Parts: sequence; C-alpha cells; structure tokens
Amino acid sequence: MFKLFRLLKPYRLQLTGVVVFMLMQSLAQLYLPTLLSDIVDNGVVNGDIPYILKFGAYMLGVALSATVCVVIASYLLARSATGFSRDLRRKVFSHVESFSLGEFDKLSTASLITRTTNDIQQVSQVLVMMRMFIGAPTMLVGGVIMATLKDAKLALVLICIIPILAIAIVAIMRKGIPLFKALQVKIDQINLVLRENLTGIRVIRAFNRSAHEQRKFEKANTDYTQTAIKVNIIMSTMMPLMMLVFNLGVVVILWYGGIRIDHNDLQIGDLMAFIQYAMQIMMSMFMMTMIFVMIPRASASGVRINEVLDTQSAIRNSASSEALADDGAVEFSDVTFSYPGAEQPAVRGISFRAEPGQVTAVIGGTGSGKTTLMNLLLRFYDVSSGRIEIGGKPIQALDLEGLRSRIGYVPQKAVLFSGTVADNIRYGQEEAADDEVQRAANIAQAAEFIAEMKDGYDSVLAQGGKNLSGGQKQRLSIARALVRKPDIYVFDDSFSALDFKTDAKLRAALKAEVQDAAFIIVAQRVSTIMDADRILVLEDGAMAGIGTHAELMQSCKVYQEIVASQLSEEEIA
Ligand SMILES: Nc1ncnc2c1ncn2[C@@H]1O[C@H](COP(=O)(O)OP(=O)(O)OP(=O)(O)O)[C@@H](O)[C@H]1O
Repeated sequence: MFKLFRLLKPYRLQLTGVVVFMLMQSLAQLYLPTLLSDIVDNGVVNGDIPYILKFGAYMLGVALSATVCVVIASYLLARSATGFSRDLRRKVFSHVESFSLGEFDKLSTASLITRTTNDIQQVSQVLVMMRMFIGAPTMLVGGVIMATLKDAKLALVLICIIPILAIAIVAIMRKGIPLFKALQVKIDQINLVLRENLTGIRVIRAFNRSAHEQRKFEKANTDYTQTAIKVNIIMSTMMPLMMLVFNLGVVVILWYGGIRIDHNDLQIGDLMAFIQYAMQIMMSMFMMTMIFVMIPRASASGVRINEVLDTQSAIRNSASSEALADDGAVEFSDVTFSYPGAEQPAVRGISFRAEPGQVTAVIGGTGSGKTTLMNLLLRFYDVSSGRIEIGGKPIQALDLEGLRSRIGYVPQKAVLFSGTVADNIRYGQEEAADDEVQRAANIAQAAEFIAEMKDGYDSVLAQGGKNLSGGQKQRLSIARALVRKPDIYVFDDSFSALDFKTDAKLRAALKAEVQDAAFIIVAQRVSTIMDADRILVLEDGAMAGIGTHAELMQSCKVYQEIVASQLSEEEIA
C-alpha cells in the first residue's frame, strides 16, 4: 500500500501543512490540563478570581487555536486525499486500458471494477485517517511525559495499562486481518453476481430464473454479511474491553492519587490534570486502534490495486515498433494458439493469405476458432507459435496503435456506447465529417432506420443502444468500421442478425466500397460468403480446407456438409 503513496508527491506541501497543524493542535491539547491544574491549585484553592479569569481566558484561547488547527488540517487532508484517489483511479484505469484480453480473463472484469472503486476508497480512507496518525502518537507520548512530570509514581499506573491495551490490540488485529482480506474478495463476488444479473436480465426474466438469481445473490450477500459481522464483533468487543481496562485504571489513579493528596505529596489540581492526561492517552489509544483497523484493510486493498498496476500487458509495443507498410496483405503462417490455462489449442496450424482487394471468408461450426483467429490478428492475444504478417512484417514488430488503426473491426456482438448515433459511428474516425458519417451509414444499410429516428443522427442511444434492435446495432457497428476507411476489414460474424435481403444489399454496397482493402469476413451462413475469393474452412481449430466455393465443393467434405445443411439444391448448383 505504501508504494501507492508515491502518488502523494504533488500534495506534499499540503501534507506538510497537515503535519504542522496537527502537531500544533496536539501540543495545545497537551497544554490544556496543565493550565487547568494551575487554575485549580493557584486560583480556586486561593479564591483568586482575577487569576481564574486571566488563565480561564488563556485556556479558552488555547482551545480555540487547537480547533482552528484541526479545521485547517482536516481541510488540507480532505483535498489531498480526494486528489490522491482521483489520480490513483486515473492511473489504474489507464493501466487497465492497456491490458490484453488475457489479463482481463485473469483478473476478471468484476474484480477490476471493485479494485478501481471500493479498494481505492479503502486506501484513501487511510489517508483521511492520517490526521489521527499524527495526533495519536503525539498525544500518547506527550500525555505520558506530561503525566510523569505531574506525578511520576502515579504515572506507573498508566505505564502498566498501556502494554495491556497494546497486547489486546495486537491479538485482536491478528484475528481481524485475514477477515479484512476476505471481505474485499467477497465484495468482488457480489459485484460479479450483480453484473451478470444486470446484463442478463432479459434471459433471467424469459426463463423465469429470477428466484434462482435471487438465491445466488442472497448467497453472495449473506457470505459478505457474515464476514462483515465477524469483523464488527471483533471491533465491538475491542472498544468495551479497552474502556474496562481504562476505567479500572482511572479507579486506581483516583484511589492512589487520593492517598497521595492525603499525604500532601500531590495537589488536587495536579490530580485533575493527571486524569485528563490519562483520558488523552486513552483517546490516543482509541485512535491508534482505529488506525490499526484501517491499515490492514487498506493494505489488503493496496495489494489488490498493486496487483493490477504490476500486471504488465502480455501484448506491448516492441522496442523498435515499425510503421505499417502500405501493403495490407495479411498472412497467417502455421499459427497455433492456446488460451491461457486451456489444455487444447483453440486454433492450430492455420495458414492462409488475405490479399488486398479480395474477400477472404472464414467458416466453420461453433467453437471452431473463427473469432480466435480475428482476436489474434488484432493482437488481443499473441500467437503461441507461427506468424501473422501484414505487408510482410510480423504484427509483433508493428506499432500496436498503428496496427489497429489500419483495421476496421466489427465484433461478433455489436457494442455501442452512450452518446448519439453520429458519436457512435465517429468512434471509428473522430475527425469524420458529417457527409462521411452519412455515407458510412448508407453503405451499412443503416441510413433508413436512422432517418426514422426522432433526431436522426443526433438521436441519443439509451445505455449503449438498448433502444435498437440487434440488426440495427450490427449495422451501426459496421458503419463505425467503414468510416475509418481502413486497409483491412475484419467482420466477425457481423451479418448474423440481418435478414437475407439486408445481408445481400449490404454485401453489394460493401463490394463497391472496399475495393482496395483486404476483407476478412467470418460467417455462419454460406450464402454470405459463397462469392468470396477464398474461403477458409475450420473444424475444431484446424484447417479443413481452403479455396473458392466451387473448389471446396469438390474437395472439402466439411464444407460440403455445411453447405448441404444450409442451402437448397438449386442454390448449391
Ligand atoms: N477467452 C477464452 N478463454 C478460454 N477459452 C476460450 C476463450 N474464448 C474462446 N475460447 C475457446 O476457444 C475455442 C474457439 O472459440 P472461438 O470463439 O474462436 O470459436 P468460434 O468459431 O468463433 O465460435 P462461434 O461461431 O460460436 O462464435 C472454443 O473452444 C472456446 O471454448
């Protein structure tokens, strides 16, 4: 966790201010009981009213100064802590942005959300406690010194109480720390269930699984609650226990102090001051307990945040990132890839070439590795063996951003973002002019339904396109790829939600548009890819054949079976 505090550098001036003001406040607090004892011993005992008034006013001034100090320190600290959390959130977010899909798989999306929100919150709360962190030890040490100065023998009582309290705190913390760690993991679990529920609400309703989902949430929620209760039981036993030890201590002080006053060894004002110092010591022990509660919990969070920050994306720009060649020919050579932790490779021994100006199609059953091939081309993952080249250069040697900027990618599941229709199309090319956006929408067969929307291109998409149909979303994500005018198009099963007529119209419009680009299209429907210049047939991650429709009809059994299952005899002919 302390590693994260390096981010406090910009706030060092404000934090120095916090230290100074908190020290001043603690010193003022330590001075007050001595003033009180003076007033009692010299003013009250002698009936000296002017003395009482003078020192009373003085005491008021000291108390007011202490309050002003604490207000200023709190203000400075609140500013630094909120700034620190903002900077840390920014750092974690931009770091996560650089992750490849492998890191997302490893750390899980739900956990990344908890780490960016709740965990950072825990760490910044420790910062807010820094006020106590400075005040408590000062008051503890100062209190012991002042109490000893008042009466060294009486102070022995305090010296006995403090270690007992310290042992109790350590024992309780040893039980508490594993629970704090578990608490954060259990919040992850709640987030995971919640996220699945909110994103899958339609399926849950359609299959009447609300009760099942509620049970799942209940389980995660109860699990979290039970751990939280255990933590609170520990914390709540600690406070009365400390109070008990302390109050017993006060009884001993009063008893022994009374004896010493009786023998004229101690003045009454000094005993009053002594009890106040004892109170201050007790308060500082309380504060330190709070700190000890917060630190293990926050350090559990700190470890989780550092885990994110220390995770380096497996996919990075190579030291000598080369610019992409003009030639956008894509070549896969004997490519094999296994997902992290998977026993079997998802694709193996894949070789094919996608030429500019040609359509290269990939077809195969579900789970045959089509999407995986596209993921590899975009470098969402790196190949386990073999090579992928663009324009004769291996993609690992190319600048990552440059590589992706040359690809117009349409994912299998259309993803849209909050904003207007135009914003979503411009996501592909920020500088695109209005007419370019409209042209892309026209080719993607989206212009018609956009025109029917209330505000046309300025219509706002509710929650990333919830108010659009599946096919409409797909067409907008195609327009987004088109507006980019890339050298390589990657369409991952992007026509699946389109009716046959729209599918045919879209393909015809695309043909005219993407003349010079390498066009790689993954499809389930044979009719979508029959006219492709080259069709790659996949089965269980391996190549079952490659060629044109006519060639494959002659030579590839897997292709023949796919075709037979989809097309009528007339269409096949
Ligand atoms: N993130 C992942 N982690 C581990 N295994 C994965 C991951 N994604 C896919 N797989 C596995 O890799 C194999 C190929 O999956 P892929 O998504 O490439 O198939 P596909 O041909 O695109 O299927 P579909 O047509 O159903 O989309 C499958 O066996 C799948 O279980």
